[in-house]
Amino acid sequence: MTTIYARELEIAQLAVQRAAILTKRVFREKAKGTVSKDDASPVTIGDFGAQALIISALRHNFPHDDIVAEEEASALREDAKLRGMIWGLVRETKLEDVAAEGLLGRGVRDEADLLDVLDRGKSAGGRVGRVWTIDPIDGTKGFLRGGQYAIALGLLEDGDVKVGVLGCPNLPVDDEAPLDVGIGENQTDEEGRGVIFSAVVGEGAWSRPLGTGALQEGKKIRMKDIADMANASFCESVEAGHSNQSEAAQIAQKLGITKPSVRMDSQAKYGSIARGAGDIYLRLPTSKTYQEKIWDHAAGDLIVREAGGQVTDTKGQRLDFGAGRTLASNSGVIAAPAGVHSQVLKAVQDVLGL
Ligand SMILES: Nc1ncnc2c1ncn2[C@@H]1O[C@H](COP(=O)(O)O)[C@@H](OP(=O)(O)O)[C@H]1O
Ligand SMILES: [Mg+2]
Ligand SMILES: [Mg+2]
Ligand SMILES: [Mg+2]
Repeated sequence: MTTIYARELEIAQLAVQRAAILTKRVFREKAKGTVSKDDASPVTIGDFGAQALIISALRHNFPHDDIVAEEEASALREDAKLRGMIWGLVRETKLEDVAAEGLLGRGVRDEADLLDVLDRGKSAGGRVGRVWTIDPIDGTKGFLRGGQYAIALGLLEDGDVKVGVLGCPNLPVDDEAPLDVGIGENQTDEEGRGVIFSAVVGEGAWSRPLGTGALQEGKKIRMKDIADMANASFCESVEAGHSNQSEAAQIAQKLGITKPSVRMDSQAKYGSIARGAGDIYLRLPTSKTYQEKIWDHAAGDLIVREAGGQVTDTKGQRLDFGAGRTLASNSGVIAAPAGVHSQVLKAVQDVLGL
């Protein structure tokens, strides 16, 4: 059992579980209320609703902690209809277990509070103190197309990830299931799907079914050792704009990997390799200027490392979560079992000319 971060781990998992009730409802009801952000990426009522629910749980339990969250309220201040839809969903979403719901506090009070709660995620992050990172829906494009998505929550202390939680509603519960890329846009059959991955620094990583009430029992997960690269499987983004897929194919060939890549949205990739469903996750920069966001990696980084993996950027440096809201000092991500990471890194650097 966990020791010093037990309460953080419990609250984080319950908050993620409650947020997933909301995102699954939004997916089922097909009224996703998509709006575009400045960078042309989509955000849905699911993203806003999940973020509000998670922040309200953190505000209640850890009122002094900072929060770095992906979304903010400005689009809702100008759009009363969208705001009303989100408020309705947030108000109605509760865990089925009264005691578990009680642990998350009284929730969001009204529409004005909804905006305040969403904007509590604007911390600059950094190297000092406790900072939660929230990606309410990681892989929004995957969410929209019925691919994989993750609700991601991490706790940083002085710039290091101490607790990581990933709720993956569309992944198989079964840790032995093969890599799975989702359910499809018109599917509603969620039978056998929904998993929460979690990790605490120094204590390991777990998976458990993503439920709708109290937390279910967890199991320790470990990465698979790669005996033969020919049989290794690697995952990458579905979106070619998020990771360079042609360079990844060259790297795979150099390593002697024979299987084609598995393209999967979101941090479900980190969870999938952490439980041994896949082996390697490559994220290769597509531009010199894009900086990876800390909420896209904090939970996944810890879960993979606690399951026996190593996570670095393409330069071989650990991901630096203390640099602010972005991984400003890193470039790309290479996640692999510790025993082969240096071999994978070398192949990456050969192909990228580093
Ligand atoms: N040019 C880019 N390079 C790398 N990542 C990018 C990117 N543009 C957007 N992203 C990030 O890629 C995330 C999805 O990752 P993946 O491709 O692994 O599914 C997005 O998270 P959101 O969906 O939360 O916005 C977004 O933050
Ligand atoms: Mg986004
Ligand atoms: Mg994201
Ligand atoms: Mg997101």
